Amino acid sequence: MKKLVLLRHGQSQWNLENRFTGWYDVDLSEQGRTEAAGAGQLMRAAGIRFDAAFTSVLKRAIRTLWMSLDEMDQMYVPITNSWRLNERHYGALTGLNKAETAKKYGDDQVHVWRRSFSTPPPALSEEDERHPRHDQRYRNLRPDQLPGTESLETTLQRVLPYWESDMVPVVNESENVLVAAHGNSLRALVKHLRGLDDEAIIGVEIPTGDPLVFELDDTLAVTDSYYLRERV
Ligand SMILES: O=C(O)[C@H](O)COP(=O)(O)O
Repeated sequence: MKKLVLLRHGQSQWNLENRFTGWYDVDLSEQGRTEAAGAGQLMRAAGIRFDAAFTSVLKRAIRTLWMSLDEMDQMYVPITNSWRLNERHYGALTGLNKAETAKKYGDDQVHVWRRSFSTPPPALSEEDERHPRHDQRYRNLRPDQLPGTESLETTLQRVLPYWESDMVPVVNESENVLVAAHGNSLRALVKHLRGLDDEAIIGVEIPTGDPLVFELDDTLAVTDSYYLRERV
């Protein structure tokens, strides 16, 4: 029985400050570092040995992966980074305070921007310095791959092809694979793995630093899924 473990990064400094983050490359808070190490301790206690790991190109997920592998004494595990596992891009909301934005536009509008399946937040213009075209880590991407904003739907449209092309072959040849990523890129994977419809995924929240295990058979069908803390 294979294990695919999905780990949302620990609390970031902007989670703590309640700011829309998306592709902004903010680091973990102190609490986030504690959560990342705690996730590693839990996986160590469960005796899971990983063959491969995937993460985004954002340091809150990368550091969470490093810190949890360090706790397991498994820093040798090969890591693949991809922008396709980045958080959903928050467009023109990037950097704004979530509570202040709700006061300005109303709770309902902010809820739509945060949780509707297909409505993206307002887009950034290409001139805006927060647009990914100004960030050299994305220099090899085509212009049409660089989002000015994303909904969960468009996030899914860039996560799933990567799952099929790059992750599935590795999961197939591995016993256990760890994915350290973000609330919404992981929700995209959960939607796919659990076969949830566009409505059902709206209610799914993934806590920070809380390893979510999918047990898969040899055809990669899900046979069980649970938060590891419930079983250790
Ligand atoms: O990008 C962010 O601000 C968070 O990581 C996820 O935000 P959400 O809970 O509004 O989807």
